[in-house]
Amino acid sequence: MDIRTQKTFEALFALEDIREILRQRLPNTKSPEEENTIKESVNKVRKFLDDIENDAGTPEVRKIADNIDIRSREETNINIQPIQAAGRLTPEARKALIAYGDGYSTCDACRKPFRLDKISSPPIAPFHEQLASFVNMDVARVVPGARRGFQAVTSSLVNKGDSVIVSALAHYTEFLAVEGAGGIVREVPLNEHNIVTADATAEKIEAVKQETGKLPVLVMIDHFDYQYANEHDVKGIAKVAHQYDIPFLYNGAYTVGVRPVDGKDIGADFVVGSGHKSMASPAPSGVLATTEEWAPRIFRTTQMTGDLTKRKFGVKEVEMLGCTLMGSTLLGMMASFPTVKERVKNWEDELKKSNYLIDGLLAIEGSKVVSEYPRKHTLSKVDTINSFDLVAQKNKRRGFFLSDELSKKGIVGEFAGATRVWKLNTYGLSWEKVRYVVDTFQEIAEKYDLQVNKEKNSND
Ligand SMILES: Cc1ncc(COP(=O)(O)O)c(C=O)c1O
Repeated sequence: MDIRTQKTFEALFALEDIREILRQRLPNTKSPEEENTIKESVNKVRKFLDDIENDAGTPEVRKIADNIDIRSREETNINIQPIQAAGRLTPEARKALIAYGDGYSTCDACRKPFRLDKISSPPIAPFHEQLASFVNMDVARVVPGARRGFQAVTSSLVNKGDSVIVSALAHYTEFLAVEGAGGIVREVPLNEHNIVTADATAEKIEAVKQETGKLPVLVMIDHFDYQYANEHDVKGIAKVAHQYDIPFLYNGAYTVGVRPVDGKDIGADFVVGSGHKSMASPAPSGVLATTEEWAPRIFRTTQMTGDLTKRKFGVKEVEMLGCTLMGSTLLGMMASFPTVKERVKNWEDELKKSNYLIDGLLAIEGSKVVSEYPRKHTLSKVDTINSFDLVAQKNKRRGFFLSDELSKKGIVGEFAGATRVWKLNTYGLSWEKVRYVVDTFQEIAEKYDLQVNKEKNSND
């Protein structure tokens, strides 16, 4: 890990030591020993910061830093890991993690009606309103991951034996959410381009009706699937669902937080997003948004009472089990939100970078893109069986050859040893880094005598 990064972490940890001392003592008291320890910690922080200033390059400092066991991640490398890219935290979220690590720290100012989305300090209530308007829906709740959003909807709408329409590329969590509610999943087949269309959805609804004598109770489709990150016709599918009076759940795990999402324009009854996948938020986090029409059903409040001691549970929402995200998970999500709101405006540029990288790979003899092309997402599946893998077969590192070559150049994140048909993601990489990645791929290709057609490189 880069020495500056090491030192920055160390400074943060030393600050935590100071906070711990402050936490331990009674208000308005100071013991000389504590003051000394605080001074020492403050000096430590100062020293780390000075070291960073001075480049911390001396062998002594380097030796200390080398012994600190902090996992080296994207801080010192270019990380093209397929699923982490848009979930990576902002510096604001990282600070919130430190400050709000205690789970119930969100609850200091929880007052009647005692519910997470009503807390105004920190500003959790307005955050919920902003989340709803961010995806152009009426009401939103934070949930522990997109999967819990699916679950809240299926558990409210699906009864035993009911059919739910999903895509043939649906994420496994959608299957589990339906299964948990006792429903049966019916998959819409893909067309020859691995896309789910509105027509295919209509045919599936008809087939289910014929077979079971009942209409499905929910249509749930991923805007971009996890396998190819192909775009599916969510707007057309929502229209078809509504023609049959079936509600439509839009799975925005790969969109909410990276590109603009307009739930009303799509015709969604429910919009689900994933905080840790696409909103620069800690795991597990996500959002479930809905319309005024559906909110009373999905966010219904408890009817239960504890009769023996006459207890009532107020406005606690059943599907949310009262409250959902607390402490640093929620505050991390909130801290990243201003950045997330702004960054969705850069989606077109993100797509240019994604296509630049894919074009750079396609310029290498034998390489293919398995996802739809041109790319409409920053996540892509590529096939290098007839390019880098031909080299790997003759190389002593075999399947690890490409990962080894990439990591020598500071590029990480692919699944080492599994780079025949594989996924990568360019989200959030600067143009400089994307160019570096393309140049590196092409340099490796040339080093091992694969042809590179430089004319194919796209202009950014
Ligand atoms: C398309 C899709 N939907 C849903 C999920 C589940 O998201 P979460 O981890 O937020 O529950 C994933 C996670 O990989 C996904 O790829």
